Amino acid sequence: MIEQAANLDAADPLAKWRGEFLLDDAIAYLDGNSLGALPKATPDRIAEVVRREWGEDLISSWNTAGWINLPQRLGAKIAPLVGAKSDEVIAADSVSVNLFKLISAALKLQSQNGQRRKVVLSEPGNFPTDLYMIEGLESQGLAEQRLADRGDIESALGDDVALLMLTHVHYKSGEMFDMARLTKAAHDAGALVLWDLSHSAGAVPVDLNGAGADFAVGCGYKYLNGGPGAPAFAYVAQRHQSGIEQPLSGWMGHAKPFDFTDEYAPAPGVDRLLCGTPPILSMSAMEVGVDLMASIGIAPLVEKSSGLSEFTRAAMAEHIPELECISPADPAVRGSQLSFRHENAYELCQALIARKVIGDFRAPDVLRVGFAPAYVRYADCARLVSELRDMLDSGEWRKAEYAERGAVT
Ligand SMILES: Cc1ncc(COP(=O)(O)O)c(C=O)c1O
Ligand SMILES: Nc1c(O)cccc1C(=O)C[C@H](N)C(=O)O
Repeated sequence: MIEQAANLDAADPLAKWRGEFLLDDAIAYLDGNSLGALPKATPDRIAEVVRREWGEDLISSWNTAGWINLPQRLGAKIAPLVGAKSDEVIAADSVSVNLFKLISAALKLQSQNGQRRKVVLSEPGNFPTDLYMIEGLESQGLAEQRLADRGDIESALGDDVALLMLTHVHYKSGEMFDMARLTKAAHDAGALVLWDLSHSAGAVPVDLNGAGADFAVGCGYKYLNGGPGAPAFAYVAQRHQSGIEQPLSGWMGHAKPFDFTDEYAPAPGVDRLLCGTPPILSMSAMEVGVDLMASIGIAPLVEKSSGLSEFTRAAMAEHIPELECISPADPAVRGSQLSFRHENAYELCQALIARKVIGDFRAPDVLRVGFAPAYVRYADCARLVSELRDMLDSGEWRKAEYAERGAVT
């Protein structure tokens, strides 16, 4: 296994890109699906934005450094990674806030079309914030939440469903929905569709336009390497852009923010999703990460991601059969991650971290590892397997210190 990993790394066309990240060689970083690694160019770029653009050029940088267009510029760079047109994506706020805006917009669009539908359909066990945002709108009397298990989603698409809202790659299991099939099923039932691409963008094939998707959101701090708390992105299909209304009608989403008028008039296009002033430092950091992913190109990223996860799945099955893999065996329906169930998953995860193999734990019993294709090596995956085997055999994970809870992971 170790030798096979070395051969795969030697033949890997993406191997050189790891050097673009500030990653200690001794670390096997398998958590880029939660927080992406730091691109080497980011600290200098941030220093330049702070020292020169802010420090020297001050307020003129809104124009001279292009700060005012940064949300659109970033959106246009993210668009090819998710199969969208450059004017369909914008960087803004967090995933949670963008979900709120787009669920509301979808419900409003349905009512403008004379529909009384209020149901937002999702699945139980979706990432919590996605469900919490529906609940929040429900408590305002604006939405009605309905949850259906994966296999029942199509039959739950009744004539009261306004919006189907799903996470494309499940954060815990790594299962990937068939976007095109479910989007079509929703449309056939008169519903709109909103996809959460947090665990997809930059790692798996996404074709929003090809699938006919209406809306999408995604995360900037995972595979896009934008840094902790990086802004999220939002997508609105061109055909909906002039018709949607979103409730966070802040001045940056106004057609003419610098006219300072009393009445709100939405900007044309996806710009109307903006609310307040964009966080320029965070967006500048994110631009470095997105540029890096764009330079590598989505096709090689996807290919490497599936190579890494398949190598790891096979090696785990062979060497660690006692950990049950809950991610799909078929790479075509799996995201860039693998999850394993074990009653002591928490302790195993902590013990691995002590050995500089970084994955994460998801309650109640899941050890999760992610494969950020831009910098993960096959050797990192082989190390995960050999360290796990070693600590399971030695019982090292039973040390009391690994059972202490409380850390954010
Ligand atoms: C699927 C999914 N949606 C939403 C979020 C939350 O995004 P944010 O913290 O930007 O609101 C996450 C992770 O944090 C996630 O994994
Ligand atoms: N955003 C996070 C954070 O601030 C702390 C710890 C984890 C996160 C995450 O992003 C979790 C991630 N969405 C997940 O899939 O579990």
